[in-house]
Amino acid sequence: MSEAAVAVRDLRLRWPGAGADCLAIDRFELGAGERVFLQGPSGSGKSTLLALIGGVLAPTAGCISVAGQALGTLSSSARDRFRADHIGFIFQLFNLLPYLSARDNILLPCRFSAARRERLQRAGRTPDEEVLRLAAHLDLPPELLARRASELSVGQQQRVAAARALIGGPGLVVADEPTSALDADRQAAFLDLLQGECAASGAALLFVSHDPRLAARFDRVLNLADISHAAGGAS
Ligand SMILES: Nc1ncnc2c1ncn2[C@@H]1O[C@H](COP(=O)(O)OP(=O)(O)OP(=O)(O)O)[C@@H](O)[C@H]1O
Repeated sequence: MSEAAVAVRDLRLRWPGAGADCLAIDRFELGAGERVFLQGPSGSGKSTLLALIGGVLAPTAGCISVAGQALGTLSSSARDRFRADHIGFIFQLFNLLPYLSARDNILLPCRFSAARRERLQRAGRTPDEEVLRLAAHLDLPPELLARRASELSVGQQQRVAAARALIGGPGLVVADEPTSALDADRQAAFLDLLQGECAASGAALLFVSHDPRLAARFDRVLNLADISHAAGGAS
């Protein structure tokens, strides 16, 4: 459990054809269960860093480990499985499947990940029971669970996306500006719910936002420019 949730060493990311690195991070660690607020100017590479940590993007150089697993040593299919097992993503536009119900959206990671199903089993809960538990904790009325994602409000979609990220207890939750569509009160309320669930499951949270008002709610605030000597200087 003391293994860092994320460890980055000597990371470089240069986009093909670019004359300079987009990211150059010598060292970055996110502790197990730690909650970090990541900020930085538009275009500085925050989403790129999340994609690298998720193994969706391969670095030009350097090493990224998640829960002690070096992503670069995995084949691409093993990396996909590892991501499904260990990382919950919440995207800015939520990326829900609009034709599926809220319940089926939340259940999706359990369909792809035996590890998530096993963790639930060890906790003595079925995936369906966990959907109900998460919905209650995230303030989603149970009658909404049968509705298609496309028929939910933005705030409800956001909470469905959070439940989908959290189901089956991944050790790392990564959120890319998931509150930008909400007003300030709702942003704070959503963050309280998300952090409560991460604390309950012991998940680390890496949260990207442009809203400095949310920063005080985190263990640590990081500006990408302070850890990347290329951030924002890609040209
Ligand atoms: N697929 C890609 N190919 C080439 N360049 C890219 C690609 N994706 C992103 N970039 C460039 O990488 C840089 C960082 O982009 P990124 O989306 O990570 O920034 P960001 O900090 O998340 O920005 P924002 O706050 O606006 O979301 C930008 O200059 C962007 O144009």
